[in-house]
Order: sequence, then C-alpha cells, then structure tokens
Amino acid sequence: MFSPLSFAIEAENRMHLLVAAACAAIAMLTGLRLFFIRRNTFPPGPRPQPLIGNALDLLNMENPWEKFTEWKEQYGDVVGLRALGTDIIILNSMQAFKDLLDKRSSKYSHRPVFTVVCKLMKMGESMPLRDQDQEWREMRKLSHTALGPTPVKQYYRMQEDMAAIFAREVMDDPANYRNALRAASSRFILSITYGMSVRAADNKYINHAEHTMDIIRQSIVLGAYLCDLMPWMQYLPSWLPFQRRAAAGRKMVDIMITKPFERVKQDITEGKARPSIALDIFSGNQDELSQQMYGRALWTTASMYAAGAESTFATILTFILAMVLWPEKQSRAQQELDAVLGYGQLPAVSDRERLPYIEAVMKETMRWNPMLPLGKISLTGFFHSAKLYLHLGFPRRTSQADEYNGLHIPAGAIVIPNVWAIAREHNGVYSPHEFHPERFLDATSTATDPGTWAFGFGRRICPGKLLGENNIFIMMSTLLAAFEMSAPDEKFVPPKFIADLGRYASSLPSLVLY
Ligand code: HEM
Repeated sequence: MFSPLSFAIEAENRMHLLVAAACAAIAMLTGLRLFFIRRNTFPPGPRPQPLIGNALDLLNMENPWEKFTEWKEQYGDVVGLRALGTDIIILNSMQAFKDLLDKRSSKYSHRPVFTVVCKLMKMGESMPLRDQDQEWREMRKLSHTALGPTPVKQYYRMQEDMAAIFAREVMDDPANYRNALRAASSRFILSITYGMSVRAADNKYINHAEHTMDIIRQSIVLGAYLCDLMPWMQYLPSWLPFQRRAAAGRKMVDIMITKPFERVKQDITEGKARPSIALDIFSGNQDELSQQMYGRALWTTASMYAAGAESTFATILTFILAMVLWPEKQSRAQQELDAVLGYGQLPAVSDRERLPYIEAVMKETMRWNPMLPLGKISLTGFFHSAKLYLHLGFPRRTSQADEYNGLHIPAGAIVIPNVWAIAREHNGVYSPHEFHPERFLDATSTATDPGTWAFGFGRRICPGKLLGENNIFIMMSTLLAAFEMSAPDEKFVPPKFIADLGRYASSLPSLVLY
C-alpha cells in the first residue's frame, strides 16, 4: 500500500545512494586523473619494463655516472627511473642541484634507508645516514661549532705534523705508500676528532674502524640484504644468519663509536686531553652531559671519522695518479713551491694563499675524478659496480612530493645529484678528460669551481669542507715538496678505478725523493 512516509524514506535513501555514487565516481576520476598526470609528468627517462621497471637498465651499466650523463643529452637535466618499487631521480645540472637541493632543501634532505645498516647496525643514528630530524640538526650545530673557520685553525699544526710523518713513512718504505696513506688519512681524522697521538700507537683504533667501515660499505648496497627490500624482515628471529651478521656489525659499530670517545673522557679526567673536536664538545657541555647529549656527541664525532677518512684517502690517490699521468703539471707545481717557499722546505697550511697553482691542482683533482665520503659504496645492488659513490653525489630521499619545471617528483623518491655531469662539462679550450689546473686560473675558462659541488649541497653540505680542503692541501703540497711521482715503467696501465691504485703491484706508481 502506498504510504507517503515510506515513499519519502525510499526517495531519501536513493538520493543518498546517488550522492555516494557520485562522490565515489568523482574521487575515482580525480584519482585516475592524478595518476595519469603524475605518470605523464614523471621525469623522462629510459622506458621501463613491465613489473621490473628500469632494473635492467641499471644492472647493465659499466659506469653508471657516464650513462647518466649521456641520458642528460637524451632526456634533460632531470631524469626519472623506476626500479624494484623505488622512484629514482637523477639530477644532471648545477641549476637543478641549486633549485632543488639548495633552495628546496627541506623537501630533499632525507637519506635513503638501508634497513640492515641503518636500523639493525644502528648507523642510521650517524649524521650522514640520518634523516633530517631534530637530532640531526643538533649534530649539525655541534659540527659547525667544531669545524667553523676559526676552530679549524687550531688544527693547522697537527695537520702539518701528520703530513710530515706520512712523508717520512713513505721515504722509509716507498713501495708501501698506499697503506701508509690509508693509515695517515685515518690518523688525521682520529687525531682531530679525538686528539689521539699522531704516531702509529693508535693503530688498534684505526684497524678496528677500517674493518667496521668495510662491513658498512659492503652492506650499504640495497639488495645486499633481502631485508632492505622487505623491511618487515628486521623483526624476524635473531638466530637467522642475516640477523646474526647484523648483530656482529652492530657490536663493531658500538666499539668504533664509544672506545675513542671514552678515552677522551678519561684523558680529560687525567688532565692530559689534547685539543680535539670531542674535547670542544665536552668543554662546552660539561655540566649537562645528559644521556641524550652524550649520544649526540658520540655520533657526531664518529660521523666525522666515517665521512672524513675515506674522502682524504681517495682524493690523494687521485692526485698521485694525475701527477704520474701529467708530469708537466707536477713540475709546474713543484716550481711554484720552490719559488715561493724555497727548495727543500715543507709547506704550512697557511701557505695556501701564496700557492695559487697548487690550489688549482687541488680543484682540478676534485674535478677530474670527484671523490665522495664512503668512496666505494653503491646505491643499489643492481648497480653491479660497487664504485658508484665515487662519482655521484651522496643521494637524498624526498620527504614530500614536489613539482619542478612541470615535472612530478614523488615523495620517497631517491634523488641522485650526478656531479660527474658537471665535472665533465667542456670548459673552453680545456678538454674535460684531461688534467689542466689552468682551467681554474684562466679568466676565459667556464669551469665551475668544485668547491661549489664536490662537498654537497643545501642543509646536507659537508660540515668538514674547510678541514677537508686543508687536509688535502697539506698532503698534496708535502708530497710535491718531497717526492717525484712517476710510473713504475712504461707498461704502467692506469687503474680503471682510483680506489684500485696501488692495490695490485703492477699499478703502483713510484714515489722517489724530489
Ligand atoms: C676531500 C674531502 C671531503 C669531501 C670531498 C667531502 C664531501 C662530502 C659530500 C659530497 C658529502 C655529502 C653532502 C650532501 O649530501 O650534499 C659529505 C658529507 C659529510 N661530510 Fe664530507 N667531505 C670531505 C671531508 C670531510 C671531513 C674531513 C669531514 C669531517 C671531519 C667530513 C664530514 C662529513 C659529514 C659528517 C657529512 C654528513 C653530513 C650530513 O649528512 O648532514 N667530510 N662530505
């Protein structure tokens, strides 16, 4: 029987249904539109394969930095890839670095997460691998206080002494200079961060730290552990082999970060602490070294060691190779030293301003083969060459989605500044493949100073830039003052990767007294 009330209820229900259906349709259409807009505005790049995306493109690369630079010609300054469920954005120009990593630093300053290293081994608490959170900001503050223009001056003398000790070690055992250089680079940083003696007495710390850093380097390859691709695996039982390996790594990391720091504390109590970054941190906070402050100071100093030692080692190896391959540049640098300081004189850090050619050699070394901290780690396992970081800027992860020049950059994307593309730009008459310090002295050259890109960008820029530059200056100029660097014989084949220099006897250049 017809009832006006039931008719009204039915009509209202229908109306609700219609409204709900319309809302669902609008939401779906909006979603689809967004999906297509995003798909169409995702940065251009090589065509992805169904399911695996660009994984094969990445896998088949001999030198990814060169391929990425070729893609710049094909696709532009911003290239997009998708692999194993991850969006990867490659930046290929200074403009893109500045626009995104400097000006929009707040969105581009997280780091990619490697579950095993960052979570299980705890390295995610270190400054270089930490996301930009409050704790990271506090660490940056501590490092700026310790490594600013005035505090770095107190390390000049220590840097000069260490360079002289290194030269002495090379003189005593020239065939073993690669190992001497590795130890010297670590000692530099250990002495500066923890005030340890510059003599070989502290080798036990160096050996432990080197071993720990090797484990981290091998593990910071996404795909090295299935757990990095499936982070829920971190909660699996501790007896599984990957958990046991991670636990062993974590123990080593604990020793690496706490032992030297504890020693500084003891030295302070006994009144024999030498100047160091750790001492500066302690001195400023003695009254309130809370648990949190203690952890922060511990990780700040350990981060400096982890980031600073490898970069010095790798840059000096590059320099030795360049000097061997371009002996005329070596002679010109030595002539400058002899003219300004006098033959047989070792340089001081404060001589930097008086040695413009050597300053240009430093810049050219960083341009010719850009080096980065943790020199041999790779972004992903599917880059089978584990040398990726030698040439690509330290990657970032976006914290939010962004639009850039009409392109959509998704949240959570890995962003790689490909500094190789800048390093190998043509600069007027100077070939980008050759070693010409002159490109930084010649007013007509268009070369971009590596000081503006080799140390990173925006909020994440290397806090050890000043100290690092002084380190490499004093090591290079001391080597030039004391040695002639040359190929062992005419069959010398330069190594493909700088890190391999001298690893095999056949690729070891000779260092003889100058
Ligand atoms: C030749 C020497 C060096 C080079 C070329 C270099 C280069 C770099 C680069 C490219 C980054 C990544 C920046 C970014 O993501 O934009 C970085 C980060 C870092 N560097 Fe250096 N560095 C050098 C020496 C040092 C030294 C001597 C120290 C410390 C004493 C140091 C401490 C750090 C730290 C702690 C970070 C991590 C910063 C963060 O993620 O917030 N570096 N460095």
